[in-house]
Amino acid sequence: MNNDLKGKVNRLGIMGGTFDPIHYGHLVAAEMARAEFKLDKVLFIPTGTPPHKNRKGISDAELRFEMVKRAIQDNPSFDISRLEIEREGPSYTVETLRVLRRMWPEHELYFITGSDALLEIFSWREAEEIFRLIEFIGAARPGFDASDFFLKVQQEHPETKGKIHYLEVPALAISSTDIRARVRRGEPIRYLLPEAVRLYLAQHKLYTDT
Ligand SMILES: Nc1ncnc2c1ncn2[C@@H]1O[C@H](COP(=O)(O)OP(=O)(O)OP(=O)(O)O)[C@@H](O)[C@H]1O
Ligand SMILES: O=C(O)c1ccc[n+]([C@@H]2O[C@H](COP(=O)([O-])O)[C@@H](O)[C@H]2O)c1
Repeated sequence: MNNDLKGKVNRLGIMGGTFDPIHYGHLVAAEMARAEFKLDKVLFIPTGTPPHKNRKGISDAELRFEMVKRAIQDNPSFDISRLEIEREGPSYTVETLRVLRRMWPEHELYFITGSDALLEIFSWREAEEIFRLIEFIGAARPGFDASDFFLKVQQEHPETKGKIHYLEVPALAISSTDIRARVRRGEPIRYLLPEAVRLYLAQHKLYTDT
């Protein structure tokens, strides 16, 4: 990651995720957010230890990082950060955002999530503080209807006023869970994720027994 984005970048998207593995659902959400919100860059931040995922056997952070690196390599507007994988303990977003805010106090920051993650946002550590640090772009994800959430959120959580933006994206019912299950069952995953990622996870024999 280039820490010195000053001058070149004013509007920055943050795409946090476990990315085990990264797939086209993530990439389409990031690219549509970039275009719709005129972001100069989208920074992918793979989690070190995901705060809310209890699943055993999450792949090694370095392997997940390498998959993201390969997935974004041909997009000059996408970048990747080691911030969370180098930090000890659960990767709380509020801590990451404090670091990013210190680095870029004047930038307009947007955290990009799918609607499933957005629906859980008030269970995140220091959610109120998060809304002081960043705005959210919530990308529609099949199976997670957030229309009620968008209707009520500003009344129930006034600190979010004007800070959660809805983003319609081409619906892709792709999940990392489904990709892992397909690999385990020996079913195809081609076209669900970039070919470079598919080759990398096959080479490292990921998900064959998880
Ligand atoms: N198909 C999708 N469409 C829109 N957003 C998505 C999609 N898949 C994931 N996201 C969003 O990307 C972010 C990172 O997701 P994550 O890495 O947990 O992927 P996942 O497919 O949900 O993984 P898993 O199935 O292991 O829970 C989250 O904000 C999530 O909501
Ligand atoms: O900070 C928290 O409490 C928190 C709780 C759940 C999820 N998050 C963040 O939300 C992003 C998507 O999470 P996930 O579990 O869907 O990969 C990722 O950047 C996580 O670190 C953050």
